[in-house]
Amino acid sequence: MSTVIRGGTIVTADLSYEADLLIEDGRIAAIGQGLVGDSVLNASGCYVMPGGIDPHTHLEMPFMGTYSADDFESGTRAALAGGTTMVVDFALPSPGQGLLDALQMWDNKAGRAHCDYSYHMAVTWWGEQVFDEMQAVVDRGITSFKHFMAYKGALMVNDDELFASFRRVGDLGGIAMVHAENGDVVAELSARLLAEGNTGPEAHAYSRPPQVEGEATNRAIMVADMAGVPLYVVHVSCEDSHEAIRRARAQGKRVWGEPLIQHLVLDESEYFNADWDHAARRVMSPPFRNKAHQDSLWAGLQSGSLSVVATDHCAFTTEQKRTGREDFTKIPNGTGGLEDRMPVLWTKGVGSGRLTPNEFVAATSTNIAKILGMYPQKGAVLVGSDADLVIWDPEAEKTITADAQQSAIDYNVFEGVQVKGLPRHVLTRGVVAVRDGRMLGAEGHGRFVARQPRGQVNRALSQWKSLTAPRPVQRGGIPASGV
Ligand SMILES: NC(=O)NCCC(=O)O
Ligand SMILES: [Zn+2]
Repeated sequence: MSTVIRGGTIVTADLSYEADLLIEDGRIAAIGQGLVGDSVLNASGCYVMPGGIDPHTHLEMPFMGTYSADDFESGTRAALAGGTTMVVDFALPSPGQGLLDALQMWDNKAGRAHCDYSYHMAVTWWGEQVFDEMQAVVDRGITSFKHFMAYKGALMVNDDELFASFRRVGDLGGIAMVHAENGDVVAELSARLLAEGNTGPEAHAYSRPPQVEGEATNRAIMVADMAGVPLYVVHVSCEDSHEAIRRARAQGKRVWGEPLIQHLVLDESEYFNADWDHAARRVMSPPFRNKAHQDSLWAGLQSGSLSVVATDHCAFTTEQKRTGREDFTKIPNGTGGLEDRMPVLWTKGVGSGRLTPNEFVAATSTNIAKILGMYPQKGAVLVGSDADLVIWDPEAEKTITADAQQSAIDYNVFEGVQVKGLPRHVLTRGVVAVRDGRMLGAEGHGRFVARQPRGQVNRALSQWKSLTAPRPVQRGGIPASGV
């Protein structure tokens, strides 16, 4: 069965033009005028864009004594409903567990995915087994390794482990990733706040001021530079961290920053809401910031110092959040956003004139496909690319409500937000998963996407590093003493 997408405007990261698309065997077979196929999707008045790629999700993840509530089934269904056709989830070994063991667990969970997926591997401890298994992980097409600089006593790695792991990632031609918050300072501030009687969700924000993120981001950048590895900083929430990334990039360092749609749109006032549930539902790390930090993130997307918009989708029900009723440090950290990332970014970004449609495609799809080594299979509208596509209706509107969402949780942090710009049709490798705005779904259709190590940036960086590597000074003989 072939499909033609007819009458739309193709919008990629660098071009907008009117053309039809022919899809055969899950791939784009032709782009042009007057194409013919077995079935037709009407794209008139719409933009035909690469489906979104969300590079930061935590589906059915064991965390803080529970599991995140959306699994690969509901999570990828939510993704498709919002125009995202691929997720990259974090395989998370518990400290002491092998990487291949964790990978097996993630493979077991991912079989129900509606759309394609890949993994990053988290490095939550360090030892010979981790060092050795990293090669096998890269051989399976998982080329990005995440390090938590926060969550002391649980997932956090120390600087010696960070440096050792970064060097190994660099040698394997991969990308180092960091959750950049100073976990020692967070632990100290949290203990002090609790002792002073600050037990509510607002104390989560007090315990993680922007400086803890700025310090850790600077540290990670310097460690990555010494290790000779490209660095990707997840959930950049504030100017302090953005400034470090901006400066590093201006110095020629290979660093990318990823703001979340939540941080771009929601601010710290959420934590001061009189309703405990309202505030706790928004507890995530890093926390929401003030308007000045939000302006910094938008400016980063506009100027190119920040590259990708993600969600860090890690959804917990109200019941799960209530574990922290007496103690904010026990509130499971995380918020949802998979279904809302594209419509909210379009509305607040393109709809306000902060972003062009092409910049929207770059930030939601193409840039991350390039960074993670899967372009142009993903993130592109080119002959031969996977037909992961969103037919975007810029005039369609809705108000976001939990009642109408795909996610398994009982609330939505964007509740009540009006969006203009929604998917009319969504295709995952040529299969229509959303038609005329209605979810059809395709449970189990999703496939693992293996990625290539040693991308262009890695190769350029290793060439530069070997040219500038420390070498012994060639000297003549040392004169014999006393002669
Ligand atoms: N971000 C968050 O609060 N939860 C998910 C785990 C993480 O990325 O830190
Ligand atoms: Zn994180």
